[in-house]
Amino acid sequence: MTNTFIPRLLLTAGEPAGIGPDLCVQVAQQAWPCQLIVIADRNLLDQRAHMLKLPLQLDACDLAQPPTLHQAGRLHVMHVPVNSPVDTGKLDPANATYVLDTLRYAVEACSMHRADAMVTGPVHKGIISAAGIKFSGHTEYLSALTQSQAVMMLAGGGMRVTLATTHLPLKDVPAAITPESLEQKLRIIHHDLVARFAIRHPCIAVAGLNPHAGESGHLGREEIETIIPVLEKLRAEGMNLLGPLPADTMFNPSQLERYDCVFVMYHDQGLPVLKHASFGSGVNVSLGLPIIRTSVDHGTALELAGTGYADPGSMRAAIQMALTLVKATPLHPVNRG
Ligand SMILES: NC(=O)C1=CN([C@@H]2O[C@H](COP(=O)(O)OP(=O)(O)OC[C@H]3O[C@@H](n4cnc5c(N)ncnc54)[C@H](O)[C@@H]3O)[C@@H](O)[C@H]2O)C=CC1
Ligand SMILES: NCC(=O)COP(=O)(O)O
Repeated sequence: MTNTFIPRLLLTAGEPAGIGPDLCVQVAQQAWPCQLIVIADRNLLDQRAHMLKLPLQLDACDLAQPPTLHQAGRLHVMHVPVNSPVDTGKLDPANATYVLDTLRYAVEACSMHRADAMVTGPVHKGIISAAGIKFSGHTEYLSALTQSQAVMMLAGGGMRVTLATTHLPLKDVPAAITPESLEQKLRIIHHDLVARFAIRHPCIAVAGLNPHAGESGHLGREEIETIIPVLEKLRAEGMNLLGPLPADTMFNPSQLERYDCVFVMYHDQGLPVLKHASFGSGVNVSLGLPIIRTSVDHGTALELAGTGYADPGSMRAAIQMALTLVKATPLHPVNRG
C-alpha cells in the first residue's frame, strides 16, 4: 500500500425509517482518512440532516474516479431513490427492495474492486420479510450474493464472538449444528483471525450447546456426538481449540483472557454477553466473505430516528474496523493511488 492510497468505504444507510440515515449524517461531521460514499436516497439524507440540524453538503459520486479524502460536513452519495416517501420512524414494506438494492450495489462495487469495504447501517429484518422477501439478515444475504459462507463475528468489550448459527428459531438450532457446518465455520474463523486480524496462532474457545456443555451426556448429547469429534479432527491439524466449554462460565473475565475468540452455538448464547459489555461501540464483521463488510452492533431504533439521540459510536467503530481490515487484508485492494 503506498502513502497515496485512500481507502474507499461504502456505507449503506439501511432501513430508511430508522436511525441508519442519521448515523451516516453524524459520522460525516468529522474528517476521515478515507473516502466515505453513502448508498441511499439523497433526499432522505438531506431531510435527516435538517431534522438533526447538522450541516451536510451532498456530492454525487463517480466510482470510476480515484477516491478523495472525506471532508467534515460533506458526503459523497450514490443516489438510490426510495420507492415510497419515508415517514421517519414508521416502517413501510414498500421500501424493502430499496434497502436490498443498496446492499446489492455495495457488494457489486466491492466485488469489482471499485470500493475497498462496505459498512452497513441497520436493516429491519421483519419489514423485509413482511414485504414477502425471504430475508433473515445481512450475513445470510451477503453469503448468497457472494456465493460464499459468511460467519458472523461481533467484536467489542475486549472479546470476539463468532456464531455457529445465526438467525433461526431456537427450535431449529440443534439440527443446524452439523459436523460439516461446524468444521467449515471453524476453518473460516481460524483463517480470518490469521489473515485479517494478524493473530498467528489463534486460540478459539468453543461453547457447548447444552447446559454445562452437556454434563458428560446427562444433559444432552450434541457435545459428544457432534462437537467433540469436530474439535478433535481440527486439533489434529494443529488448530488451537478449547472446549466444548459451558457457556455460562466461559465469558468470565479471567477465562476470556485466555482466548482470541469465542465460538458459540447460537445467536443469544453469546451476543447478549458481548452487547452487555460494549453496546454502542461494538462492531459486527462478516468473516469468510470475498469482500470486507463491517456493521453496527445495534438495530434500527425506530423511535430515535430524526431525534438526534442515536449514538453513532458503533458506526464510527465499524468504519474504523473496516479501515483496519482494508490495510491488513491482502485480498484487497486494487491500488488506485
Ligand atoms: N445490523 C443490523 O442490521 C441489525 C438489525 N437489527 C434489527 O433492528 C430491528 C430492531 O431491533 P431491536 O431488537 O429493537 O434492537 P435495537 O438495537 O434497534 O434497539 C434496542 C435498544 O437500543 C436502543 N438503541 C439502538 N441503537 C442505538 C443507538 N445507536 N443509540 C442509542 N440507542 C440505541 C434502542 O432505542 C432500543 O432501546 C430488528 O428488526 C432487528 O432485526 C438488529 C440488530 C442488528
Ligand atoms: N445481532 C446482530 C444481528 O442480528 C445483525 O445481523 P446481520 O444483519 O449483520 O446479519
